Order: sequence, then structure tokens, then C-alpha cells
Amino acid sequence: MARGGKILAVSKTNLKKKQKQSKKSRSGGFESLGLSPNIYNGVKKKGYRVPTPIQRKTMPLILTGYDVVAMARTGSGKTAAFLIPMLQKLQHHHFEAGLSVRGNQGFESNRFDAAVLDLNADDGRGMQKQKSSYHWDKRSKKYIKLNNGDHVTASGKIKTESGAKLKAKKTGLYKKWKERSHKKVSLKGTSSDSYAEGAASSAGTSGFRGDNRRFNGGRGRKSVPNAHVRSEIKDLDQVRKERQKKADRVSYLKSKPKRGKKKFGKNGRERKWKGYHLDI
Ligand SMILES: Nc1ncnc2c1ncn2[C@@H]1O[C@H](COP(=O)(O)OP(=O)(O)OP(=O)(O)O)[C@@H](O)[C@H]1O
Repeated sequence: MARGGKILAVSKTNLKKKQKQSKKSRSGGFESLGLSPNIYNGVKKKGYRVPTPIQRKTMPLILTGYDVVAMARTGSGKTAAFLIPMLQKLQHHHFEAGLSVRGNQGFESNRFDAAVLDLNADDGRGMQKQKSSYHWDKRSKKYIKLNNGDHVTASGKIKTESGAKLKAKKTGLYKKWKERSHKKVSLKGTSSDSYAEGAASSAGTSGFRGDNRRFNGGRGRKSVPNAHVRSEIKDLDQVRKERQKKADRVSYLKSKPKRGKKKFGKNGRERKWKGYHLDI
């Protein structure tokens, strides 16, 4: 009887276990997802006993191949909700370009990390190389895009990584930006802006730049609208200041005695003083 009772007790335990298992699979526990043993063990190892509501709702759909958009509050386990099915799917995929995760080799997170890192250089030199850089071409006033490892030589040509020298390919990046930004100013045009622009371009027609350099359109060069205008947008005070500066400069140049004026006439004789000479 005692034996029989024991047997009964064992079978009860088994029954309870089975009931618990079927309840779990019905309730959508991690067991019911059909995860491979290594992923399931990993989930358990992490301490996840039951899926959170968002995981319970989304993971079966993702695993059957649906694209899912879901919203849940922060900390509700969204990351694992897509990561666990993703890992499951990755096990059965073969990737090219060094990212190979094969089911028969066992999946470990560090293997995945290494595969991802292979695609992007993580050392300083490699990262620098991956950056595309731009070189400012003084002559054409344009940016030139340089590919990895290219650099501009003293003669203005691009030297590629393989050592070949090529003519600089002008992208016209700066020109495009300037045209766009200047268009913006005139279109938006508050009263002060339009005044500023007008004033600035009138300063330009006289050939002056703010930085005291004369603008030369250059022969054969396509004229760029407002190319003589400095790229920043000026406010009214700045325009007034610049005008004042220009006026000061003009009056200074007018008042300045001309240097290097010939003291002697064409025939080599000293020029006669045409004014009055007073001997006191
Ligand atoms: N099923 C689970 N059981 C127990 N803990 C879990 C479970 N799923 C996730 N967690 C834990 O809950 C915490 C929050 O999860 P997680 O950061 O993935 O949430 P989230 O919704 O992605 O948050 P956020 O919106 O801030 O990105 C983490 O520490 C995670 O390990």
C-alpha cells in the first residue's frame, strides 16, 4: 500500500509536471517558442523565466516570419523581444562578407560580435581611412571629394592610394551650397535682410570685398551669382560698419599724396614750380 501510495504520488508529480508544461506552452512561455537548445539555455541563464507581455505577443510572430511594429513602455523587454527571434533565425543563415554564423558551429554571442566588427574597422587608422574627406581647391573655389587614402599633391593633382595621379574631380559642393544659401536669403527676405543683401552686392559691384581683396571674376570662368559676397549673412549694423570703413578708405586714398611722382620732366629738366613762390 505504501509502495502503491508512493507510485501514486510519483505519478501525481509527473502529472503536475506535464500539466505545468502544457500550461506553459499554452501560456506562451519560452518553451513554447521552439527555440534551439543553446538559445533557450542562454535565455534561462540570463534569468528570464517567463516572457514579458510584449515578448509573448511579438516573438511567435517574428519567428514565423512576420515584420512586426510594436510599442511598449521602456523597460518592458522590447530588446529581447526582437533579439531572441533574431538570434534564432541567424542560426540558420549563412552570411557573406565575413559575417558567417553557422548552426553547426554553435552560436556564441562573441562570435557574432567578432563578425560584426569585421565589417567595420575598429582601429584608429582604419576608421580614419573609412572617412571620406574633402579638399578645398583654392583655384576653383570648390571642394573636391577624396576617396580613402587619396591625398592632394603640391601640383593640385589627387594621388590615389595605389600611387596614380589623377586630375582633381571638382564636385562644386561649395558653389552649390552658396547658391542655395543665397537664394534662401533673397526668398525669405525680411526688410533688413534684403537691405543687407542689396548693400552687400552694391559693395561688390565696386570691386570691394570685406577683407580688402579685390574680386576678380576670372577669365572664362562661369559667373556665380553673388560670388563676391561673403558667405555670411550680414545684419544692418555690419553693413553700416562696412560702408563706413569703405568711405574712410576712399577718403584716405584721396587725401594721400601720390607716391613716386616724377620730379623731372620729359626732357630731364627739373619741372618748373607753377605756383607762387614767396621769398620772405
Ligand atoms: N523575459 C524577461 N524576464 C526577465 N527580465 C527581462 C525579460 N526580458 C527583459 N528583461 C530585462 O528587463 C530589463 C529591461 O529590458 P529592455 O532594456 O530590453 O527593455 P526595453 O523595452 O527594450 O527598454 P527601452 O525602451 O528602454 O529600450 C533588462 O534588464 C532585461 O534584461
